Amino acid sequence: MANGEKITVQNGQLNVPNHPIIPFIEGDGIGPDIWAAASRVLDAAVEKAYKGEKKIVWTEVLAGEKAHNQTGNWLPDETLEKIREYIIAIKGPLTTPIGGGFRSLNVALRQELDLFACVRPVRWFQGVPSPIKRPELTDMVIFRENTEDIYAGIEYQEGTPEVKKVIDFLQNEMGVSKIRFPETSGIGIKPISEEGTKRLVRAAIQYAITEGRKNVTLVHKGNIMKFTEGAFKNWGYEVAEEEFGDKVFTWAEYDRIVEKDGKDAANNAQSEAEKAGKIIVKDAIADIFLQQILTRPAEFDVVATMNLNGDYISDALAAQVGGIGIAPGANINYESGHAIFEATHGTAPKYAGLDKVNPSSVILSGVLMLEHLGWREAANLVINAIEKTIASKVVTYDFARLMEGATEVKTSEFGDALIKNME
Ligand SMILES: NC(=O)C1=CN([C@@H]2O[C@H](COP(=O)(O)OP(=O)(O)OC[C@H]3O[C@@H](n4cnc5c(N)ncnc54)[C@H](OP(=O)(O)O)[C@@H]3O)[C@@H](O)[C@H]2O)C=CC1
Ligand SMILES: O=C(O)CCC(=O)C(=O)O
Ligand SMILES: [Mg+2]
Repeated sequence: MANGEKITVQNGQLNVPNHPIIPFIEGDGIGPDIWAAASRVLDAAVEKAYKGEKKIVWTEVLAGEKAHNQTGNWLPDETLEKIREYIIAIKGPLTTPIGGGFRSLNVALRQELDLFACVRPVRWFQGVPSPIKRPELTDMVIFRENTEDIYAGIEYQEGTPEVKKVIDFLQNEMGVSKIRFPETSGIGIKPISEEGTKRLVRAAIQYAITEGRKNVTLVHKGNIMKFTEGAFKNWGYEVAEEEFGDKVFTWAEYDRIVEKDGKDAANNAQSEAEKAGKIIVKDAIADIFLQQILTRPAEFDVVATMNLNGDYISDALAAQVGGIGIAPGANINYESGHAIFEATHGTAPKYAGLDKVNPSSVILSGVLMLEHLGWREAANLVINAIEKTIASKVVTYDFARLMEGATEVKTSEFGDALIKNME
């Protein structure tokens, strides 16, 4: 690759050269609009921070419609090989058909590269319109398990010989009598494993310790799905206690103290742990959690959950801080070092090619990438520029429609404003 060098990993540590080659996927729908703005902003920040000493050497890799049009393949092997080789990549959103057609390319990338943690920080920027009264109290980081759950794609369609075989097996060999309409049911399978849970929860607790966060909440529906979501909760507490020892205090421990010495003793133990700066590892059932993040957001810090819960929680929390236009993310394998950075939102097809939508989600995903590379100076320049630009009420349509006195600008103009406001 012209003038660029490879990022490498040694003993779990990234070695980042001054001119790293970073593959990008432009994405479908609004992808080309937001990527054009984002790449200009990220390049400008790196240039300003390092005065030419460091520079990203972007290399395009294909996926989605562009790949299909050019190669006949939605996700060419070459794309996966290049991301494997260059370690770090960034992508725009990719379309997934509903109710049939090919399976999600976004999910396929995460599974193929075993990017087990989908990390989505949710914070509010001063001036961003929000439907809640105190949006500044929402400051959470979601760790969503990225390789298991119903996203494994083990599904059998109603009326097929395959689903008949599965239902026959369940009824005849497993004694299942509760499939309400067996003749017309589709069946989906939800695998949740000990290894998958523990590596995700381990990463979440490690993050909480490194970043000085106060608590980690395991979100599950374990009362109903006992051996999948309930097991996630139990394994989560196990990894916390077995691997993080006195750095954490868990609600499993709290319950043991209640049983032995009563509730006052357990409350005392928890407040002593808090005073000592230990991470409180607690859990919440998913339905009430969705209410509590709205009513008591300050009580939650790092959130560790399974794939589907994490998908829902990501968009719900994004709404609290201004919406999906400003919701970044990273898909990371903390063991191999591989990572793909991407916005939380999708391809928003009705806005494709209009130069209209908010590029902040992919720009902030780029900020996460710069931080991951250790290029904090450039990351901070982008964050400061976003704060300054929003404070001056120069925003895209999504914020303008909710703000008094805003100047609505196009995607590309918002990118220009960020570059102008970098200091
Ligand atoms: N990681 C990925 O690549 C993802 C891909 N997808 C895929 O994207 C496609 C479309 O999904 P859909 O459910 O419509 O969800 P989208 O996230 O694409 O869009 C839903 C709505 O969110 C708002 N929105 C999204 N992006 C922006 C932005 N950058 N700036 C401002 N507003 C934004 C718009 O709201 P409004 O109409 O109110 O203006 C838009 O209509 C599907 O094929 C889906 O599978 C979905 C999620 C993630
Ligand atoms: O892959 C898709 O189409 C949707 C994925 C998604 O919604 C997400 O990762 O948040
Ligand atoms: Mg989603």
